[in-house]
Amino acid sequence: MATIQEVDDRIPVTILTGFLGAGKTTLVNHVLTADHGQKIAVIVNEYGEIGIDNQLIEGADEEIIEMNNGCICCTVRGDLIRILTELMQAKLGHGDPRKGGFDRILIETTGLADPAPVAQTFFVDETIADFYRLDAIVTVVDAKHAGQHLDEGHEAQEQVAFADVILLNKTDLVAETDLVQLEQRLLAMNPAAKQYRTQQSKIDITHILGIEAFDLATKLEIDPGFLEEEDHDHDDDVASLYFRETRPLDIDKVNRFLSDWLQDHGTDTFRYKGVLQIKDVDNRVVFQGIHMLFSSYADRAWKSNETPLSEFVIIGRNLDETWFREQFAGCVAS
Ligand SMILES: Nc1nc2c(ncn2[C@@H]2O[C@H](COP(=O)(O)OP(=O)(O)OP(=O)(O)O)[C@@H](O)[C@H]2O)c(=O)[nH]1
Repeated sequence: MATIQEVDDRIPVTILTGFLGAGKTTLVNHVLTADHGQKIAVIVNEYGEIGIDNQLIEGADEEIIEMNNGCICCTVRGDLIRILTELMQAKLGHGDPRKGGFDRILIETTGLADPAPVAQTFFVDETIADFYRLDAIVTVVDAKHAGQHLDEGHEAQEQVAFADVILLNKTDLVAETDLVQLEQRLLAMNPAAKQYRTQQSKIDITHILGIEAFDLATKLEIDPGFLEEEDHDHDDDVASLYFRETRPLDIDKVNRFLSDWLQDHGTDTFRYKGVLQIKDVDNRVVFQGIHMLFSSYADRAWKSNETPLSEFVIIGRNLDETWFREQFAGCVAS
């Protein structure tokens, strides 16, 4: 007798992970601007007290929800459940109707997040599990810096181990032989994940959304304790600093003091980024860096409802806060 398979009409969720600066926000922007006709609610969790990513996401109509007061995989899991519940209620017509028009959810985790506890949320919380289906964990890997990140920290390793899809990004920065070696290393760490090479996180979105790739049994093989609540550690040495300045800055001074710092501390300085107000520049200036590589560009004009100012976040080990505050204050344009 033929069996009739039930249609799973739960809302699909994609968890987007990858180490600091790998290209997650670039991928979110690619997904939100691609022509696919789907309505995607994006939940963005950033490490550090202030989020810069929400300012860098170009989504027009989509619902973008920020979670900045901690790491999604530990302290703010309660927040994630609350946000998912609110979205569910909106979708069911019991909440804010402006928030209910989505077909799927994309969660961008911090670069330091372990994806396992985030994925766990979709299995251990009954209400969430009844309404949402974890579609896939997509991990973006920075081809230029992955070697160091995988050698040094368990977060980067977990992100690869738990991936259903790996985007080997920034292939423009690495020689072919190094790429092949890295692909072999990733394959050995996670033979089940599909790997794609990308630049600027550009991928046909049918390879990452709606792929029904997350398989609980496989994840339990990797981590038998996957469904159990457990504490996990982060690298306690990693910290973040946040700077804010309302007076216009001199971009040359910013470049100079950061270059000075990076000469000796590039390896330990994982990520820095900000939106800056630069003297004599009408547009806001986006500043982005990963270890020794950084660049800035004039972005869109400030909106009429925005007060021009500079916000800058830096994440790394052994950051000298006093020195940074002095240097940053010294960048005010004369
Ligand atoms: N050369 C090169 N740069 C890239 C590529 N993809 C992204 N970038 C740049 O890398 C930087 C970091 O990209 P993001 O998308 O912000 O990375 P992220 O993973 O969201 O970073 P965090 O949220 O801070 O962890 C940006 O300056 C991007 O423009 C690529 O394929 N090649």
